[in-house]
Amino acid sequence: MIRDRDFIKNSTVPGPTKEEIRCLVLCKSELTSQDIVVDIGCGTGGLTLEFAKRTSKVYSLDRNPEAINLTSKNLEKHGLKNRVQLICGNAKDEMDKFPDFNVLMIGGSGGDLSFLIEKGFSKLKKSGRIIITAILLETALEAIETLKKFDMDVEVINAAISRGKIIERGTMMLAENPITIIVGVKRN
Ligand SMILES: C[S@@+](CC[C@H](N)C(=O)[O-])C[C@H]1O[C@@H](n2cnc3c(N)ncnc32)[C@H](O)[C@@H]1O
Repeated sequence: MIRDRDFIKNSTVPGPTKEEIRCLVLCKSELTSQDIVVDIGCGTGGLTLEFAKRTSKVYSLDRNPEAINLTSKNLEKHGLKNRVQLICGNAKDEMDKFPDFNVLMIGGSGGDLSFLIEKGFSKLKKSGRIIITAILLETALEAIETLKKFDMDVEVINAAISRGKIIERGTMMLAENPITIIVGVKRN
């Protein structure tokens, strides 16, 4: 797992997804080295890089050119550039251009979540997964309801991570924002 501190960051681009959340997303993605992954809203590249370390073809998309630039720098830094195709654009206009995939990661949707899940489902291979990370409860609910409409197996995890800070008197736990991870698995 890449440490948070090993990503190049930029104050105008969100991410990287925190290390512990990346662990959970990877675990739930059940990736194999043959899988094709689409990462919508790549931000700093936190999840894109983790996917690229474990499979050979990742398509990563963001509507913010700065995010594409930053993800590109992080891929270069970690020697993963040749496994990832970066696309700058709005996901709703780009979904049709991807080949069928095994994992669709949605880390940002700009109000188009249901539409992106619907499009994603039509391109998802059998036993494929759609994974959504949500900060807002409303996003999590929309994700759950939409995945259910497609008769997917739905799993929901809420992760409230605290990290210990060693201070003189002991260890103080500092909380990160809780994140909900929603996973839909396409039935065979
Ligand atoms: C929270 S960040 C994702 C962080 C990323 N997973 C990481 O680990 O670095 C969400 C990203 O989604 C992008 N985004 C939001 N809506 C989008 C859309 N409709 N199409 C493409 N990108 C979008 C934003 O520009 C932002 O960079």
